[in-house]
Amino acid sequence: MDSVLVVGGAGYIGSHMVALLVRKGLNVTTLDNLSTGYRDAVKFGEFVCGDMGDSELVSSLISDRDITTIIHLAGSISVAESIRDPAEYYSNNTSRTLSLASVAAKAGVKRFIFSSTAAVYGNPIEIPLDERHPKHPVNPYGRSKWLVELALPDFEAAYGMQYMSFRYFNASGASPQLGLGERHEPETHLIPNALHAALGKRGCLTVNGTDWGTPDGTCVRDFLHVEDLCEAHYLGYRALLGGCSSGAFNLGTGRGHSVREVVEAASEVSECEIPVAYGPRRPGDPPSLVANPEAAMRKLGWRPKRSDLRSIVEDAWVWEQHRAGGVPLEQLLREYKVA
Ligand SMILES: NC(=O)c1ccc[n+]([C@@H]2O[C@H](COP(=O)([O-])OP(=O)(O)OC[C@H]3O[C@@H](n4cnc5c(N)ncnc54)[C@H](O)[C@@H]3O)[C@@H](O)[C@H]2O)c1
Ligand SMILES: O=c1ccn([C@@H]2O[C@H](COP(=O)(O)OP(=O)(O)O[C@H]3O[C@H](CO)[C@@H](O)[C@H](O)[C@H]3O)[C@@H](O)[C@H]2O)c(=O)[nH]1
Repeated sequence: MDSVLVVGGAGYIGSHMVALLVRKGLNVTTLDNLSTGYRDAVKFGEFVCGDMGDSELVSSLISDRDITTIIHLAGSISVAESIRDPAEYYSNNTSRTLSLASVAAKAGVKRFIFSSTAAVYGNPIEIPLDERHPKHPVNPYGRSKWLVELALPDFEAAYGMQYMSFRYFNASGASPQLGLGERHEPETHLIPNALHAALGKRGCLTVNGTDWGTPDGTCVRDFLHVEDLCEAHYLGYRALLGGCSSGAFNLGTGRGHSVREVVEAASEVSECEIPVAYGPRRPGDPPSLVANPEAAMRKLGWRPKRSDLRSIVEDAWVWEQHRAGGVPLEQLLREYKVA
């Protein structure tokens, strides 16, 4: 059985990734410093608390556990924070990631799967974006990830460590059946913020800008269910094992939804009138980000299965209600008939 190290496995996406890999029968170890993650989100496999920049720790984990693949999902994730404190983003997302990749490559790890972002593209010249679109990130967060993408082919050429860089569009949704979902503090993402407003956990949802050059004036994003996103990583891992060459792939659905559409979906699912305030544009936001996901579909045989907006919001809603009220998940799953 192959042994996989999931770095950042206590985070939102990482915790779903660990659950999927264990279900697929792999030996999984999580490395996470718990800076934004939660120990109790790691429900399967082994957990090691530590930093990806700790070379000695990473090196001993790789050799003691015969790690052949690293799925790297650790990082600092807020565009706004990256503008306020770029040093932290270049340190965590670039330097410590390159330290992790260096130790891995020199220790003989064969595959390195990296969580990149649609933010590497910057302001789109054309929509949908395919992987060849120019990379001109417009904020430090996007640049901190793009620098890693630039380095990974050099690591492959010199040390033979294959890679896949996955450029996520908007990861969203939850796996309430597993007791997993989004727990960012503070929360900045649209869907949880809308649902928190529905639950009365925050005053109102502020819509960041209504004067963008988009059909309804609000930003457009491509929302992908976190389970579909994790499935793509598993298929990427299988493809590398099967002889596929390294590369970068968009992970999105190819379908965009505006902020207003998301608010409507959240109102419908929660059956609550969501209080909304209209604010200015958020610095660093591109108006529209929609993926062309053809390459991942063709090369990895990947198809998003649960990424229609309604399913995403329903899963997130069950999860948020559970968090807010401590209502047992089993009861909520029955009430909402979540499969
Ligand atoms: N959520 C999205 O929509 C989205 C979109 C594009 C890319 N991404 C990328 O996906 C990855 C995961 O995002 P998420 O939403 O799950 O974030 P998250 O904050 O929930 O998870 C990140 C995890 O990494 C851990 N971590 C951070 N720095 C670490 C370090 N130096 N050493 C060890 N562990 C460390 C944190 O404790 C946390 O558990 C990030 O790299 C992010 O940039 C996310
Ligand atoms: O309370 C809120 C929260 C968000 N938004 C807007 O909703 C859209 C989506 O925002 P958010 O959910 O924060 O996601 P993004 O800013 O699109 O960023 C996500 O998606 C990017 C790739 O598309 C990744 O790089 C980032 O890591 C990830 O956080 C943007 O226009 C926001 O300005 C609001 O109007 N009000």
